[in-house]
Amino acid sequence: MRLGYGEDSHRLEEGRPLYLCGLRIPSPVGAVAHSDGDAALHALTDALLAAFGLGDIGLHFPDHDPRWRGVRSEAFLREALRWVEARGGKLVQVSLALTLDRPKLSPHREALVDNLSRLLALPPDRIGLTFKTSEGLAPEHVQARGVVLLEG
Ligand SMILES: Nc1ccn([C@@H]2O[C@H](COP(=O)(O)O)[C@@H](O)[C@H]2O)c(=O)n1
Ligand SMILES: C[C@@]1(CO)OP(=O)(O)OP(=O)(O)OC[C@H]1O
Repeated sequence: MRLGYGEDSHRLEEGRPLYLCGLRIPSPVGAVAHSDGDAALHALTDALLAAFGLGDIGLHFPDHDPRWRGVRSEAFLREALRWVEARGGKLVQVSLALTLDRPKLSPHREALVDNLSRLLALPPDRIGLTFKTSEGLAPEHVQARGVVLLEG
């Protein structure tokens, strides 16, 4: 068995798109980032890499490389999955916590879980998704923290 932990955060700004778990969420604020700023997928990518001692997302996809500018973060996740699978890893469970004050994510829970299920090839009951506010401590901020469990 292998365990990986990952986290990511991005500053939120008015008028930018908000991507989480691979979906665009209707929101007045979105992430400031080099890619699409999907903190959830960045945290999962880092967790997968960590499980096999493969460094982190910035090592493989540096934020000064124009190839990754504006890229949808599914691309990073798919690569990390490919690398761990090539080393005999099989993802069996994911737990992910997203902290942001706005917008409310609970109306999007089913769509977010379904999309993670598709991206990770995991049944929905193996995907834990938790939403938290910062209680006003970090209102212009999105944070994702996640753990992955793999066989192999
Ligand atoms: N962006 C968010 C943040 C939270 N929720 C839901 O609200 C509940 C209360 O959040 P607290 O941080 O005050 O514990 C939480 O359990 C989430 O279900 C949300 O939908 N969207
Ligand atoms: C994903 C990358 C690459 O586009 O940039 P950002 O979108 O800014 O995101 P970050 O979480 O800082 O991760 C590392 C990067 O190298």
